[in-house]
Amino acid sequence: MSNLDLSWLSVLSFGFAAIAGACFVTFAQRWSPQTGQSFGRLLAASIVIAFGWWSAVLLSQLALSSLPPTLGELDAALLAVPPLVGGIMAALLLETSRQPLRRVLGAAGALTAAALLPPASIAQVTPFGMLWPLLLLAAGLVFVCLFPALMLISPESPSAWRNVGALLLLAVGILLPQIFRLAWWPADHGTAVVDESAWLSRVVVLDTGATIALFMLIQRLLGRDSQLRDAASPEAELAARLQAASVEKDSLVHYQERRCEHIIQSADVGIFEWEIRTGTLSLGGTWASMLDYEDEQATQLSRIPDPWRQLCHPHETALAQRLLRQLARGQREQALCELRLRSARNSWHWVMVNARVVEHFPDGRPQRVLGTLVDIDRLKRAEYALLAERRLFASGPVIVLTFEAVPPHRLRHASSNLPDARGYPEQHQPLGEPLAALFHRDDADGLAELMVRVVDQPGVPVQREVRVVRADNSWRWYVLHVVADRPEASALRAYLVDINRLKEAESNIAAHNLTLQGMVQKMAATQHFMQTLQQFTELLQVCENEAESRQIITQGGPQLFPDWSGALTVAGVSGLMEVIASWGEPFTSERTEETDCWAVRRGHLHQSNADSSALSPVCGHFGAGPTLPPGIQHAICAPLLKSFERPGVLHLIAHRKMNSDELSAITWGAELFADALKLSLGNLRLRASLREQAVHDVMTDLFNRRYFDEVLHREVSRSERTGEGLILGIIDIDHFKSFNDSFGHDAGDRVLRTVAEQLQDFVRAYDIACRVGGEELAVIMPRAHIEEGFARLDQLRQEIRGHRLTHNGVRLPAITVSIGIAELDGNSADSLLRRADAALYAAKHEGRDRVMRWDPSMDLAFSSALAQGERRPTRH
Ligand SMILES: Nc1nc2c(ncn2[C@@H]2O[C@H](COP(=O)(O)OP(=O)(O)OP(=O)(O)O)[C@@H](O)[C@H]2O)c(=O)[nH]1
Repeated sequence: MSNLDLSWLSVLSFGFAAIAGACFVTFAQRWSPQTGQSFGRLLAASIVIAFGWWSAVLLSQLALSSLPPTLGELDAALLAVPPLVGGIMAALLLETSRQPLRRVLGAAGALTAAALLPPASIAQVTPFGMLWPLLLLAAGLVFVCLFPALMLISPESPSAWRNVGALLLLAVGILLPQIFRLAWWPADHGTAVVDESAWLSRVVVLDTGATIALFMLIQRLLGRDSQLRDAASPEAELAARLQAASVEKDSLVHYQERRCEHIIQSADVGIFEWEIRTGTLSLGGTWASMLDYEDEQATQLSRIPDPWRQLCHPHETALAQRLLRQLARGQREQALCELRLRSARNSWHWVMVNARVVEHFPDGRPQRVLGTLVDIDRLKRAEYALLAERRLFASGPVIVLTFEAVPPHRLRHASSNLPDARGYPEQHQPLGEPLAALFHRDDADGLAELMVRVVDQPGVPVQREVRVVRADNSWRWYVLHVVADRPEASALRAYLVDINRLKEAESNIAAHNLTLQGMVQKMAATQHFMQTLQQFTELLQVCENEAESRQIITQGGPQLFPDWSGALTVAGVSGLMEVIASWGEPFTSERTEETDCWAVRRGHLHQSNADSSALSPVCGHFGAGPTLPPGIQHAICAPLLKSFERPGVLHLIAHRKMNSDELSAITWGAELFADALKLSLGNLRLRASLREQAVHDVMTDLFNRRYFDEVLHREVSRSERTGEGLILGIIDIDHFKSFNDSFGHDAGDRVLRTVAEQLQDFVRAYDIACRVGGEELAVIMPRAHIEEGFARLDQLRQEIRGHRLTHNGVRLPAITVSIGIAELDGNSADSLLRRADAALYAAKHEGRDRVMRWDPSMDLAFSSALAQGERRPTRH
């Protein structure tokens, strides 16, 4: 129903109402002449009836119209109130006042109210105007009822029967048009305007129909109803055509609606229609089945105030509401978005919403929005799956490549993780570049041969390890898998699988293996060194003398230190360090000062190198310079200090530059070898010292009596074996007791040591001087004859006699000795000794201070002396 129709109906309603009121009044007046005493009153009543009727109809119609709101609902209500109140007051004034002037004023007020009400009613139409038009409609009905009420309460009213008659007449006037409308008025007139307010439309139609029916009833009463019912009349024909056109239009609309519905159903599209003014949202199409809602659930959802908030995923609710708000404010004509809606199974379903403003108010503001909901759930999930796969590839260890099958195998496509693998920005894809440009030069060389194999064997992947060069010229290891999908393919497909960590692990394992091997070799070398050292140590332990140990050291050094030259220096009697053994290249002087060696000074191993610093100075025995002699790279000095009375040093030098491991192994070995040498040399010296102590007389440092006995027998045997001569002389200090007695025991000792020294100086290299008793000395003179021996011993006697001693400031008397001498002449050692004793006895007996040579005559006297105890058997 258009506004134009409503306007005409409104005018007609007003006119009909006015005429009906006038007829009613005329009829009532004719029926009961006493009723209408005042023409003005009757006129006012007619106007009031007409006004109420008209306003009710008009406001109903306006409530259903699409006029946009111009004022707020409260303002509109206030605008509507004054004319209503004015009308009511005017009517009351008419009824209550009998003065003509007041009635005229009341009539004027009623007319003014009637004139003011239409614009006020129009103004109050708002998007929420369903309530106020209803109120105004009720107000209009009050006006309709006002007249009978006035009739009842007026003191001038007719009898009750007349009033009842008037009410019945009014009721008939209202009911008849309804009956007429049901029989004649187009049934669907106005019902299609707004479905949800159809009951109101019916009221409008009812009222409008009632107006028209009343008009027609009046026309009939006036005898003019045949004009309306005449079908052959031009108006009737026009009405019939209009009716046909309306039916055809309705049919077309119905067809279009069915068509649209079919399209929507077959396209699986949900639709919604949003009445912006009222906020009404109508959902249709397949949206419910799309979201698995039952019809009943769908209907319930359609009725809730804000279904978007209920249905939308929380992430997209704000977006949906913002777009709808922008549509409602006219900030955009169309909105397109993807969002998730809650399905009946409480899962989320992706839909694409396309909403467009399809109707505007006359002032251009959006009035109605039509939208579609397209199911994109499967599409969206596929998109997410694809995206996930792309992300997997983008961050994964596999790079996908496609390149031309023919050289130079230019790249056609590469997965997005290639730039990152090469250390380039994301957008740096080397498309169009030869495949070989990706790889290390050494790996790129074999690509041509690889590609030939790939092309020859379609479907068979060929692989090899390659290094992908990065932006900073470093590289990472990958396995390149290349395959031709089909014979004579124009492009080849390849995968690069990152194996860098694997390579690193392999490298680490190889390094560890090398380290392990090194350790094993080191242990083997150490074990070999220890075994060799143990063998040499054992040999050194059993060396009889230093000469033997020197030989062992000279031979063992090169075996223990193959790449090194060495020397063993020991402090000699002079205090200088003397080389006692060496091997390899000589590198130190035969004699050096102890203080030349830093090892001796510091008391522990000292090492210096060709590039020695201040913390490892070069020892002085290498020369005066601050550096090692040319060619020597390393020098090690290991001291032999502890438990070895004389300082000794093991020196090692190397001409080859060695690493720290080798040097630490050598220093460790040098210390061990130095310890072994220290023990060995110490033992040797200890043994020599013990042996010396065993055969020597402590006081005189001559061989002792035990040794004398051994040597005498040995020399006798040797002389017998060789036939060489052997002389034995026994020397006894004369009156030795008197030295003790006169000058003390110390003086006696002094005299004894002096004679022993003179004897030691006297003897030849192969003579053996011994102390055989208290003050008795002996000298064994191998390879000597008796005359020679006699002469030499007599010379000794004279030297002793000529040597004067001073003891404690006292000059001692001259020392004289008596010497008996005998020659071996086939007799035994005991016999030789006895003869020498006999000769000594004879010398004593002859007056002392002389040398006597044995002759057989001496034996008797000696035997006699022994028998008488004059001669003690010191050697027996
Ligand atoms: N001071 C000292 N006296 C010794 C040592 N050994 C022996 N005597 C002493 O040497 C003296 C030897 O005296 P005798 O055997 O009587 O002979 P003598 O006095 O040398 O007289 P003749 O041999 O007859 O000339 C004894 O008094 C011993 O005590 C010794 O090692 N030191």
